[in-house]
Amino acid sequence: MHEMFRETQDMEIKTRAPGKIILSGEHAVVHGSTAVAASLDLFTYVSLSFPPHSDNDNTLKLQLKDMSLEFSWPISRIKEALPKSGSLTSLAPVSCSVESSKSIAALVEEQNIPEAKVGLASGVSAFLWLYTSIRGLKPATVVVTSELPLGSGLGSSAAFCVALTAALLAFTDSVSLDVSLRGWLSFGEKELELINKWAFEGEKIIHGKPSGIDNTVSTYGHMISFKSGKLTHMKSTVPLKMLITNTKVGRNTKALVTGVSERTLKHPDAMAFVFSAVDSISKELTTIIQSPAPDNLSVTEKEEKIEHLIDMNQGLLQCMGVCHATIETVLRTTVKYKLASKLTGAGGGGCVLTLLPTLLSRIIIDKVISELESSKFQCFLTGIGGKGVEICFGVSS
Ligand SMILES: Nc1ncnc2c1ncn2[C@@H]1O[C@H](COP(=O)(O)OP(=O)(O)O)[C@@H](O)[C@H]1O
Ligand SMILES: C[C@@](O)(CCOP(=O)(O)O)CC(=O)O
Ligand SMILES: [Mg+2]
Repeated sequence: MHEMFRETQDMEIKTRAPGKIILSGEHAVVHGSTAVAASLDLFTYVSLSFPPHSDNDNTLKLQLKDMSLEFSWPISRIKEALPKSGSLTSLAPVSCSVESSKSIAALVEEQNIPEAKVGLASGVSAFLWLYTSIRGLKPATVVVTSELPLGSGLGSSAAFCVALTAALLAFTDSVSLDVSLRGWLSFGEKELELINKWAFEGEKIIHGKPSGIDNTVSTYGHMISFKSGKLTHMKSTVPLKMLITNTKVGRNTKALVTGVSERTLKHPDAMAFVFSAVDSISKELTTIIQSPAPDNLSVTEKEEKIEHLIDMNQGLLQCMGVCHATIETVLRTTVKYKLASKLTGAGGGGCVLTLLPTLLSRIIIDKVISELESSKFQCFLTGIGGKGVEICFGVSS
């Protein structure tokens, strides 16, 4: 029988959850189309520890290490703003009500987030909702670090919600793992399902109307297709090496998703065709990516088809109004090398994906990267399709 994890003083746990790329179907997935996504080998880490009882420290602290920011709330203040915290009789995920979101907004406002970092307010709000719903009114210190650029289309919001939820649930009866094991450990199926559902509630606070694809791929990892809240695990038979270019133009997913919804309300018929075309593209992509290795299509032929689908998806994202001048610059640069690219995530700046075919020489890859970097963009060659959320016990004792 496994040794159960119970909170004790001086104990710390750490979780990590990956970011993601969307290979096809962003935005359209919010409107019911199929999308394909893969986890990224870049993570958000959350560590959770409790003050020693001798400390009499009755505060909840959130440290955002990369940004050198620390927020803290006396537990008594949280109790005053959110009196129902900790009263859940089950851990079934609950949406943040309008009333609670107003109280949370007041708690966030009191922290005086610097003007330049005001985008963090929604992340801090999601933190307060998830923390108080799952852990109630208990003091703790939560430290967050991330390898993901925030607000760039690589799913930092979902990775944050997934890693946070996993850490918080680790102290409940819903999670039973062998705490004597060391290193990164995976969760069981039921635990993943609960983490994913709670993380979706956090994403709702950050995105407004998320499809759920980002938290799902961050939770389960690997590669998935996703439609109307339902995931299908995929196994790729194509290497799929991707160059990710960050235009470094900041944007906000919530605003972009709202923009697409407004366009859909104004032009429902035209947009229905756009979303349906995206659905067909994603479905064709899932077939090509998973077609058995030695079949009648060579890897090069599959890559050519994938490139056509990337091109078409990018054109449709243009129709949705989520492009940006910097994205166009990346597209113009990579097309000179006959490479196909598309924006990934919400667009409006953020990141662009470029497929690097298997036979493309390292010399060409370096040339493309150096041309993109000379436009002040930042390029990554990161692995995709790795594991989802994981936990590590006994970080300190
Ligand atoms: N490590 C983090 N710490 C705090 N908030 C975070 C963190 N990562 C993401 N967020 C929240 O998510 C927002 C970015 O989410 P979003 O606009 O969806 O872009 P993306 O998910 O593509 O990075 C940030 O402005 C912040 O509110
Ligand atoms: C635009 C969308 O499809 C993906 C958003 O991803 P990101 O937050 O930009 O990483 C929204 C969603 O599916 O919830
Ligand atoms: Mg996001």
